Amino acid sequence: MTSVAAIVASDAIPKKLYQPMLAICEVAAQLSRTIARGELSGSLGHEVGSNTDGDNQKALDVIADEAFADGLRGTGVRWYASEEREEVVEIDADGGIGVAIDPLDGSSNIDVNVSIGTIFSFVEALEDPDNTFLRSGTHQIGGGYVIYGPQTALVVSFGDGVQHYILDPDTGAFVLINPSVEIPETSIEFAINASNYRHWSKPIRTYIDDCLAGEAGPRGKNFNMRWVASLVAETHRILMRGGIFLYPSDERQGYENGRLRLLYECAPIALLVEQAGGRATDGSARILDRAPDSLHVRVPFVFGTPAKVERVAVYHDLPTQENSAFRGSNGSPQIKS
Ligand SMILES: O=P(O)(O)OC[C@H]1O[C@](O)(COP(=O)(O)O)[C@@H](O)[C@@H]1O
Ligand SMILES: [Mg+2]
Ligand SMILES: [Mg+2]
Repeated sequence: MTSVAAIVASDAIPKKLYQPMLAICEVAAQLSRTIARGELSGSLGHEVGSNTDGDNQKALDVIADEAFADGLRGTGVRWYASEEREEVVEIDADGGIGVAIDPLDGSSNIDVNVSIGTIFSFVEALEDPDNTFLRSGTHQIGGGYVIYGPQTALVVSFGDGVQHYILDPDTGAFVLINPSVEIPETSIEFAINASNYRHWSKPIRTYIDDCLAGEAGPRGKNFNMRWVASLVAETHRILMRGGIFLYPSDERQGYENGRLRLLYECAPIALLVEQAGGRATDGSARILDRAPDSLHVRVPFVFGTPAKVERVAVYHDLPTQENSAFRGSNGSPQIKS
């Protein structure tokens, strides 16, 4: 059985979240083994249906969802809101915690042996299941992710900094390696799915154009681009070495609010990013101030190093016709990023 001694030792975990955190660690450690075995564990990446949002469901999406719902039983959790379930389900009637979860993030990467993850968020349970979750992200009392990559790691915040643990595969323990993660301020990396360029709004195109222009452009320096197609992996890289992530809204049908889900993807990631000294917005406004009006609602998402995220907001504030003037030879905004 998985030991979670390092989590046990951590006094960063509030008492009422201790049992749910142990459960998440135990399920994650088991999933990590399943994922590491790949095809030896069966066909984890084959499609088994679609969830209520119309996304294809892979076998591992369903395995992970059921494992977390089962594992959280008897840990003080009342409500469970999952990407893979249309409605909130009750775990224990006498529980006091709500858990929102993306059980398996980045599922397009299952088949190709690239990092995937689990994203989770904790709130106080209210009597009404939906009202428990349809509140702004500022109501979170904890949140984080597990990344299943070359290492399996847990990155979590309970509102007082960000802690980074690595799963020791020899002992099954999540070992604390950094009690206070801070996003580095300098980075030349941006992450966006550039295949959608033609669908973006003018501010997003201009921001990326200016990055791509490199030394000769208004930013006066060269940038590097990354896109893993796994939010957890992009977040982990940005927390470790800085940079910016953008999944904006675009003109494709169904992408009017971007792709990522506010409740169980953007809100917990925004909590981590802010607690690590970064910023997280919908392009302009703070993500943590937004309340979902339904469980699976999507939102444009921009996060990372503060100066970079602030620069994106400045591009949004400019009248459309001024975007290009903004890019004149000396027209770059006076923001260090
Ligand atoms: O394939 P796209 O459009 O680049 O989208 C990639 C995004 O979709 C996601 O995979 C969505 O997560 P799920 O796998 O949980 O549906 C994010 O992790 C990632 O940032
Ligand atoms: Mg996801
Ligand atoms: Mg998912």
